[in-house]
Amino acid sequence: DSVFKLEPFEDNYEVGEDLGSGHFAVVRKCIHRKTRQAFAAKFIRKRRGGGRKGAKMEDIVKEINVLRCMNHPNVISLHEVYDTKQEVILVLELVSGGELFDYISEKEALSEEEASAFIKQILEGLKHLHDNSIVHLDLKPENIMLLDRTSTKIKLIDFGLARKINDKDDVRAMMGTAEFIAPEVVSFEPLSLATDMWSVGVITYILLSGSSPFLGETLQETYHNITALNFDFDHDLFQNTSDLAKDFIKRLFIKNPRKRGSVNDCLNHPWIKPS
Ligand SMILES: Cc1ccc2c(c1)c1c3c(c(C)cc1n2CCCN)C(=O)NC3=O
Repeated sequence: DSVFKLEPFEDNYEVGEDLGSGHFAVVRKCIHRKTRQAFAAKFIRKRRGGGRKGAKMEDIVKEINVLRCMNHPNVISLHEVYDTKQEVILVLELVSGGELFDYISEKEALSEEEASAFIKQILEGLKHLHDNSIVHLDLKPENIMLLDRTSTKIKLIDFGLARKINDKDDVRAMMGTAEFIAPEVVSFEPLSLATDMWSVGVITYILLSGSSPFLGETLQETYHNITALNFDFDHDLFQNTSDLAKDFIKRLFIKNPRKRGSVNDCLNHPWIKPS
């Protein structure tokens, strides 16, 4: 099929409200004129000439290729792509339930059942990525969105940093959001699928306690806490948390990526209920 559509985006879509913006991209709600179906359009600015603003075409194509091989209920789907002079437009499935981040903030901490049910869905979406040798590299509550206000179904979004992991060229890159990144990212060592599993540990810790395990006063302090594995299960925050939940987290906060729990280990952990 035609890789990128070249006709003007606005011929086929009405552009609506801003939903958010990222590095070189802005996400807007849009409505397909003929079907009236709503989507999220991610407008990615292209790097022009030798400038620094804008995303490199090879990175945009990487994101598209990652999204194209995704087909899972817990992973956002890519509908179509438009290529214009200034930007590439990804027409993505729209989710309207807001970020998991906001859901937690409103509720402070969740019950273990609720937290386990969210983590199970994140693991199922992540298993789909990892089975395709794709690492997300930016897992955090802002990139986990609820399907709609009523359900607690979630979808992983934003694959701007996602990478295909093939053994030959090791992927090293300083990226992601400080409090969620693994020690190997801080110390610029090879990344792997295990890098996402560390972030699952951080998200689980936050869902259960409402606080971030490695966050320091400064970026340097956060990085130090991560590489020194400087975390604890503060009594006040974790007094009602089961040992099983703490064991689940402890198996992910392991410095050596090869010793860290995999997505399958986590899905088989007794804290995650079988369906
Ligand atoms: C209703 C709503 C509100 C904000 C949204 C989205 C949807 C949204 C979406 C997507 C992305 C990449 C970012 C998005 N954002 C930006 C904030 C995400 N952290 C997306 O792929 N589908 C969305 O619905």
